[in-house]
Parts: sequence; structure tokens; C-alpha cells
Amino acid sequence: MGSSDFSWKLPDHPKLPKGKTIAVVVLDGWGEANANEYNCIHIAETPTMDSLKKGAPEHWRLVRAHGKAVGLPTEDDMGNSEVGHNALGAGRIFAQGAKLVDLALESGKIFDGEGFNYIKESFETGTLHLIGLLSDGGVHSRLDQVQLLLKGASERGVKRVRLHILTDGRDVLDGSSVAFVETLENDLAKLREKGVDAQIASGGGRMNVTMDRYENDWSVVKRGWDAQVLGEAPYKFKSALEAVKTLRAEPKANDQYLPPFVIVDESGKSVGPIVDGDAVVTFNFRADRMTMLAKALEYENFDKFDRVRFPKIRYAGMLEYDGELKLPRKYLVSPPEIERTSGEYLVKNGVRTFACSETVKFGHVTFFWNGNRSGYFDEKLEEYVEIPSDSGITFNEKPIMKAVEIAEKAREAILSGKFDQIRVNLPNGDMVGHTGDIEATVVACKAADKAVKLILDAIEQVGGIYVVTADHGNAEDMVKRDKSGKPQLKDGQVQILTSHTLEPVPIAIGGPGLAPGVRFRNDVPTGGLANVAATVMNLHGFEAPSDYETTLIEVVDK
Ligand SMILES: O=C(O)[C@H](O)COP(=O)(O)O
Ligand SMILES: [Mn+2]
Ligand SMILES: [Mn+2]
Repeated sequence: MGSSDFSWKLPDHPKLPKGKTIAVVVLDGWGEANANEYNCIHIAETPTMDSLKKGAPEHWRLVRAHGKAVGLPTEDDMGNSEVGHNALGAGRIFAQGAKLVDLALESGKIFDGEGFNYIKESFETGTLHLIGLLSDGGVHSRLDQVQLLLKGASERGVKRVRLHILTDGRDVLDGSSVAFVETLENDLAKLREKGVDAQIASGGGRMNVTMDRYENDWSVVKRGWDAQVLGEAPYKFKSALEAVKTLRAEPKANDQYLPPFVIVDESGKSVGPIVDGDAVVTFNFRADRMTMLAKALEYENFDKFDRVRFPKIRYAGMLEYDGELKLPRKYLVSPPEIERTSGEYLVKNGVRTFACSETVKFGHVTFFWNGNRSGYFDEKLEEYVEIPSDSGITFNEKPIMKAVEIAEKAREAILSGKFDQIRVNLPNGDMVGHTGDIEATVVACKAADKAVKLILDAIEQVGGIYVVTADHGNAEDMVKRDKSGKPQLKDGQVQILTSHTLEPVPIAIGGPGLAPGVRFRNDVPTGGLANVAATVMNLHGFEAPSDYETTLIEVVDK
């Protein structure tokens, strides 16, 4: 689109009116799958979502939420919140971080860029530290990318490398940390043969160490800081393999929550604290769970915890994590440029917008929805409300989470008459699904369904419209399956799936404000999350920009 003919003004929809109050509800981690004992959505009492489904095919359908439909490298890539909310909000499919890093590594461009050249200046006299999630989940990071980065750095003169690993068990099976550490150790051994002093220096489970998000619990980041930067942790081991094996042998141990550990030398000294003159790369491409560490590594003024030491380092992220905050200043790969999101268009066309979730998903309906951009487009027309999440617990302990509070806030916003769009994320199915606790996930799904009911009731009262959808699957399938779809066994036990899935997600439209002739088209069978933005714009009475993925709805005469 040439800049001269660009306009924020959206054309009027030829048939649909403006001024309706629209609730856009995203159920996090709520896919559609066969009914069976591992489908928590099926087991749970979900009368509201069940009744919406009865509206098929005109008012309920499925949309794709994984793989290429959301800009991921392959059809084997499960969906996730970042790419899902990006697609929902942006109305177009952008090659996402995972894909952009793949391309930059494949072409070798990553090593010619400003970010790599910046950290390279420390290779002669300093240590290169790589910090991130050790996993092949493809949600936040990928091990094969770390391997290529290590190879590239060694070919470009790095002398000393230290890895600070975070074990996963959330986007991949619990217990897989051991094999990932083995793979990495093998690679590091080969580097050592080539004369590079390369070792794992510290580690810990992702949910316990470093990877908090949206400032829910800074103590998580502090535990990581102590191990990675200061070289201090409650557990000390001679090798990372010994560390994960020993820590996993503890009762109820789990990759997501392993305690922080450091690797020490013969004399008990940590092998890899981060010191002045070193270079650091955080190798996660996804932003939400790296932003807090990025701030700690980069901000001169920082009061979230006592850093004790603030080393003078050359720091680069795998990607830029926040385009608005320009965080971090240096990065290896440029993020997708997600501009002209539906949120920005709608606000610029006068749509008063309210967005709400609890902390753990707050950025999903704001930051991710708005193309990885923090803050308001227009403070006068928008209000974003964050309900504080519980911290220091695993969400199977309180599976209802803040569903009621979110629904009540949405309800108030709907009834206030102050907003045209009320957008919420209900985290339950996802956050509890990630714990692998089936019973708790059933409770979570029921809670999310009740919250939807509260919101739809409010929409009913004001004569509004609802759009209920999800960002990717999770709670609908809690077991690892073999190629034929049968639950996979390990030592006679089924393997619980804590991760997202490849399943499609539902979308339902309705409410008293929905014009009588509005229905889902049947000529967009492969529709995905990116088609939702144009759909919502139509329901607000606007045509979507011409480069947006097409709308899912049509208006027939009734
Ligand atoms: O960060 C997480 O919690 C998981 O890796 C992915 O979950 P999300 O994409 O739903 O946030
Ligand atoms: Mn999600
Ligand atoms: Mn999730």
C-alpha cells in the first residue's frame, strides 16, 4: 500500500450498523477435539459453550490456530498465545519470530547483522553467555537454533561460552529436559575439542527461574539473576546433567519448576557468572517471558530487586522484545513488523475499547493483540484493566483463577455504555492445562464457561453482539498421542500432555445486536485466527482494510 493513498479511515460496511456494543472473548487454550477422557472441555460442565455450538454452521464454526495459519514455520507447530493473539488482532498472517530466526540462520544473515557484530566485540576478551529456554517446543525458543548460534559464534572467534538453561516441560513433555541437556552437552564437548571453553553454567525450571511475565512475580527473575549473573544458587553441581537428573529425582519434581542451580568447578566456584566485558544473548524469540530479564540486564535504573552487581555487558536479544520500549536496544533478528492492527484502526475510527485479563494473560489482549506494542493508541478512547493474578502457586491449586473477576469487570464495562468493544482473555483452560492436572483443568474449563455466561448475559442486557473464540488448543487434549491417535505410554503410564495442541478453535457470534442476516460464510473453509479481525470490524459497522484476511461473515437478506 503506497503511503500517499493510506488512510486510517475505514469505509462504512454497506449493510451493518455502527454503535453496537461488542464483547470479544478469547478463551485461552480452548480447542476442539474428540470427546474422550482426556478432553477436559468435554468432561467439564460447559453449558454456555455447548449452547453456542448448537448455532453451527451459521453462528459457530472452527478456525485454524496453528502452523502456517498463524505464521509458524510448519504445520507441526502448535499454536500459542503470542502468534494467536497477533493474528486475532492484526488480521493478517506475519512470519513469526520462530520463522524469522530460522530464515536468518539459514541465510547466515544473523551473523552479519548489527546485533551479532555488537556482541562479537566481546569474543576476544570476554565470555558469551546464552540464556533461554532449552526446548524444541518452538513456542519461546528452539534448541536447533541455539545449536546453530553456537556453531556460528565459534566460527566467528568466540573463545568462551556459558549457557544458562531453563528447563521446559510446558511446551514439551515433562522429563524431556534430560535429553535436551544431553544433546547440548554433546555439542559443547565438540566445541571444547575445537578449543572453545564451553560449558553450561546455571539452570532452573522456567516457571521458577527467569521466565515470569507481565511482572507477575519478580522473585522468579531474581532467582535467575542470582544464578546467572552472580553465580549463586541453593543447588550446586559438577554438571548440568547431574543437576537435572538429581533434581528430577526429588518427589513431585517437574521440569517447569526445577529449583535454580549453578555448576561449580573443583574448588566449588561457579563456572560462569556474568561479569564486566561479557556478552549476553537471551535466545528466546518470544517476548513475554524475556522482557523482565531484558529490563534487568539493560536498565541502568532498576528497582524491582537488588541486582547486587550490574555488570557492564554487551547484551542482545534474539529478537527485539518490545518495539515501543525499544527493548532490548540490540537484537540479532528483527521482529515481525506488525503494524496497522485492528485495535489501532478501530480506535482511530472512534471505537471505544476496553481490554481486560488477569496479569498472566493481560499482555495477550493488549500487547500481543496490538502487534507487540505496549500502551494505548488513544488514552481517551481506551481502558485496559489488569486483575492481579495469584503468584507463587501452580494454577491447579486455584483453577478458577480470576475468571469471575474478569467477567465482572467486563460486565461493568459493557453495562457502563462507555465502550464499543470489550475484549477479554479467560486464561483458565490454558494456565491450568499446562499443569497437566486433569481434574483441576476440568474445574478450570467450567469456570471459564461460567465467565462467558456472565459476559453474554451483559451483552444480552445492552442489546449487543458477542464474538467468542480461543487462541489455540490446550485443555481439549491432555495426553500425548502416537501417530494413530492413541495415548502414548511410558513405563505403563499414559504420558500427560502439558502443552498446547494442533487443534482448531471455535468461534461463535451472536447476541441481540447481531443483524438477522449475519452468518458465517461457507466459502472460507480454511479460515484461521487472522480472519477474525475483519469479522469484528464488520460487526462494528466497518469494512476491513483490503490487505486484511477476509471476513468470516456475510449478510444475507432475511
Ligand atoms: O508461556 C507459556 O505459558 C507457554 O509456553 C505457552 O502458553 P501461551 O502461549 O498460552 O502463553
Ligand atoms: Mn494462549
Ligand atoms: Mn499456554
